[in-house]
Amino acid sequence: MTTQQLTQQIFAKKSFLCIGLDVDLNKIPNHLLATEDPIFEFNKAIIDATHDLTVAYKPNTAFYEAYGLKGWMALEKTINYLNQKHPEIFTIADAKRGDIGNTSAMYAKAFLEDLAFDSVTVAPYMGKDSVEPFLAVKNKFTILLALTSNEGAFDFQTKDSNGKELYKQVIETSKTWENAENLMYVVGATKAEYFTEIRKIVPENFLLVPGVGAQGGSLSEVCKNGMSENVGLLINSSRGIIYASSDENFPEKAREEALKIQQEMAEILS
Ligand SMILES: O=c1ccn([C@@H]2O[C@H](COP(=O)(O)O)[C@@H](O)[C@H]2O)c(=O)[nH]1
Repeated sequence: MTTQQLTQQIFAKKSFLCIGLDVDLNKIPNHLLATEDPIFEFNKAIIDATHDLTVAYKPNTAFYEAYGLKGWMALEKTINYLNQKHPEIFTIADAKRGDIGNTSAMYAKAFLEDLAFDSVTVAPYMGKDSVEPFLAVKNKFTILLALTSNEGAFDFQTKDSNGKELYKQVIETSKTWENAENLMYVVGATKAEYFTEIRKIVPENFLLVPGVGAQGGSLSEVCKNGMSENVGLLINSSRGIIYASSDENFPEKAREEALKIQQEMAEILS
């Protein structure tokens, strides 16, 4: 998928919502636990109920890895379902990988080629040779952690390093890497006041923005400071949507929550 296709989808759906598929077996409705593949059945129901309101889905791989082989198979079934039924929807493997070059190349193969996600999240701190193997995969995107939504972001990311905050250095340096046009960045919605500065460095790149909903970030504040000419934002909500109900009506309730955010986005885009 290209960023132009993503932008077209955003304007067609009047949405720049990304729904996080973070499946916790302790939180999903009980009746699903009796099915052969509860994780996939849950995801399928959420996808069927929300696909017209969202432009992206983001399974966080931790929630699949935690269930061993069954979890990994459910992840594979979920991405295959999305790619077959909704190929226009942007998919993100939120895996936060990154290692020495030959290992990163294996991660890139696993998530971008074998599982065929459109993108994968990558930690930047091992530097250029740890990220370029992801960037080398054609027509795919590497979403680099820039300024994360958690409190611990202030431990290192905002610290001054040679006269500049570390997250700014990360973004600036990453622009010099090979195939940097395939970069997007994670910036937390809980850090809305930082978006203006970030846009000075990357005026056009897409930013994946987790932290609205359960973490309390503000959609309108992020949009005010972070929206680019082509929107350039993918706003993620996971728990706030997928766990809106723990009853059999969970798909309808998830849709209601997604619709609330989509309507706010439509208003902002108008
Ligand atoms: O800075 C970051 C980077 C990633 N995440 C992930 O996004 C979702 C957020 O879930 P909510 O339930 O909407 O809070 C989750 O998968 C995180 O691991 C993040 O929150 N912040």
